[in-house]
Amino acid sequence: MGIEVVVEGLTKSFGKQNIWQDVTLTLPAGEVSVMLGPSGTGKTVFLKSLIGLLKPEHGRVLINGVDMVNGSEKDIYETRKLFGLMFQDGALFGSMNLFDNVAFPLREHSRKKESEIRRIVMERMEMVGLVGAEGKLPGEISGGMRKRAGLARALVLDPQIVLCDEPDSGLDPVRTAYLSQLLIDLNAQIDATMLIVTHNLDIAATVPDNMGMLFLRNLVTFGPREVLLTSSEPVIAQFLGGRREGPIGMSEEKDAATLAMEQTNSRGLRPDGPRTVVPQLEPSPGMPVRQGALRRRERVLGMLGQLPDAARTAITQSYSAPAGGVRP
Ligand SMILES: Nc1ncnc2c1ncn2[C@@H]1O[C@H](COP(=O)(O)OP(=O)(O)OP(=O)(O)O)[C@@H](O)[C@H]1O
Repeated sequence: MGIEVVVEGLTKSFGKQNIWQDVTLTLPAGEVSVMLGPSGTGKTVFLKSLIGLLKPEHGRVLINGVDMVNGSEKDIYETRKLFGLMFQDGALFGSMNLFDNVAFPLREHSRKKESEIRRIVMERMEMVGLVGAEGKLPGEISGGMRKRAGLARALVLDPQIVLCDEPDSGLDPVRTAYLSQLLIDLNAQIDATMLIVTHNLDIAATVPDNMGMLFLRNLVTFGPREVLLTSSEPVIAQFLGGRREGPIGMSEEKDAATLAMEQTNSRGLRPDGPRTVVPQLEPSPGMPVRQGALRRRERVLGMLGQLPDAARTAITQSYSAPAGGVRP
């Protein structure tokens, strides 16, 4: 089962540039979470801080009792082995075929025999639908295949926490839909805690159990998917609606005058009614039941009283619907 990741009061700056401050959230064990945010709000910096590659100046990241910010280098190094990382471009070695790329972490970090390495690599290649392509070089395959190879490589060391940085970037909508299903199927199979950074609204709407958003150096919110999907918070509604109107501008924040003019001009034209919450993806037929989804159901039903009305209604409806949601 995946491991809970507890983030407490995390603040990161580069020199005088503060990236975000006082970020506090918990990635529940074995659940899938998504972090949204306009470009440049520090989502990648956040992922790197979770694995201890970047050092925030304040706060803690607790994983199995190890603080990835202030812990000893030895503890951080050991804990990092629990992670599987999938970078935006797959980050494959161009001169190695897919088999060797996927086998790389096993050859570097384990003492397994080649026969065992072969078994694991082929199993992961099958998980991501790449059997038959193992002899190809990264330059000979499509972007979508490269991403899936990156995902296979992220999985070879049996990670308990999987971080995916914009797994959809450069993919067409159909490939993105397949990738969304693949992420849910993987979660069903390995029960790892997953955090996906994305701008993709379809992934945000259909994949995660939980969602958060970074904006203007703060975590706007983090919680069950229904909280964000029904939120009337202007920045969240604008982002999830993919609209120009709202506080997010081309270079992150609009000035007050532009915002006021926009609100006057658009008054009455674009009512912000409650948005519909589409059902979350379920594992494909034949896949195991997602244990994270079962745990999430208990967790979220236990916190209903603390949630806004719209989210509470959406959660109650999704768990009482005969199809979709998690079957009891
Ligand atoms: N090592 C570094 N040194 C200095 N500044 C950095 C470093 N890494 C990132 N930054 C800065 O931190 C900010 C956030 O970058 P980051 O890549 O995390 O954004 P992001 O939200 O992932 O963006 P995008 O969605 O466009 O990928 C940027 O202004 C970037 O220039």
